[in-house]
Amino acid sequence: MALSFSAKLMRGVSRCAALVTPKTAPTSCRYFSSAENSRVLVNLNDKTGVATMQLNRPPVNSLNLEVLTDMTIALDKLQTEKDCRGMILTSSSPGIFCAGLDIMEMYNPQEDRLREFWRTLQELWKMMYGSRLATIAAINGHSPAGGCLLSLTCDYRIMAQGKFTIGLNETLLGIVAPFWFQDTMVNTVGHRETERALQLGLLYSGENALKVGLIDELVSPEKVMETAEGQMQMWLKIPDFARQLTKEQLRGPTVQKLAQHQEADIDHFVNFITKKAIQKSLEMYLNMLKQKKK
Ligand SMILES: CCCCCCCCCCCCC/C=C/C(=O)SCCNC(=O)CCNC(=O)[C@H](O)C(C)(C)COP(=O)(O)OP(=O)(O)OC[C@H]1O[C@@H](n2cnc3c(N)ncnc32)[C@H](O)[C@@H]1OP(=O)(O)O
Repeated sequence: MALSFSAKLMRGVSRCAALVTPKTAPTSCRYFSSAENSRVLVNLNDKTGVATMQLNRPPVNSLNLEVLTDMTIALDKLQTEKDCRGMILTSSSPGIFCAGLDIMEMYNPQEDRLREFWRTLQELWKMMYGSRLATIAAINGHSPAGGCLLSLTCDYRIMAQGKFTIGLNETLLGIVAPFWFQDTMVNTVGHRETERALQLGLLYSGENALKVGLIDELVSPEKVMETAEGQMQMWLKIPDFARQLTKEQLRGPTVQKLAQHQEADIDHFVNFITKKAIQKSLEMYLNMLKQKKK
């Protein structure tokens, strides 16, 4: 019998919830670690109540079904740790925060896996956007499409200076950012900027992202984590209850909107992605990525 998403999640939690403290770890730091969980590295500092989640899927941290599942399991586990109050999301590969969704999940897909992939992304987005934790994205490199979306689910974004770009560039691939990607962007930069950004598939430089409010701070690459930790202290000065209820009031309706249309959204996604013309666009984009290297 097929397991429901939450049943799979619970099964996953019990499988990878072991807290392992390596010999080198500071005593206040617990590492959530297992072989299955290594695509995301998670630790929780018991003294500060702040967890760090690092995307760890070289070379570009593209989000396939397994990474999305691991992130969902890890976040669920952190949220059930009563002393965990905040989370910093970053990447273990400086220079690349996240290349977005793994295009190979959408190119020549098997329908069952494609559905599961999209449902897992929806679940992760709902959990992140509505998380009881204070969340900060430490964007230490490129952050296109799904990478930008992930950072937008956080409460605050700090990006590294340099040649890196961020944005919802789906139209450049010949695909369309779904309504909940759009809603997240509108809630951050406003309707007019979202119209421009999403239709043109804009990838913003750090400076331009800061101008339009897509990120909150732009700092040198070596200062990204330190700035995130400092900013987190400010967020954690606010009583959790008041901060969480305020976030719920502001973001709850957006999360509810997807929850109410989740099945239809999966159907739209599958119908759209499996169209011949869309498959052709993805193929051309993949070829373009490969050509770029030559
Ligand atoms: C009625 C209306 C209905 C509407 C219904 C709507 C339905 C919904 C439609 C679908 C919505 C889908 C939403 C999609 C979201 C996404 O996230 S799509 C992914 C977008 N991502 C990108 O465009 C980024 C592409 N990558 C890059 O630009 C660069 O790789 C980089 C991140 C800037 C890093 O550059 P560099 O360090 O130079 O590395 P590369 O050499 O380019 O890449 C290394 C290898 O990795 C491969 N790769 C890169 N990105 C991806 C990816 N996202 N997925 C899979 N693979 C990727 C790249 O090809 C290289 O591979 P090799 O050549 O084999 O080494």
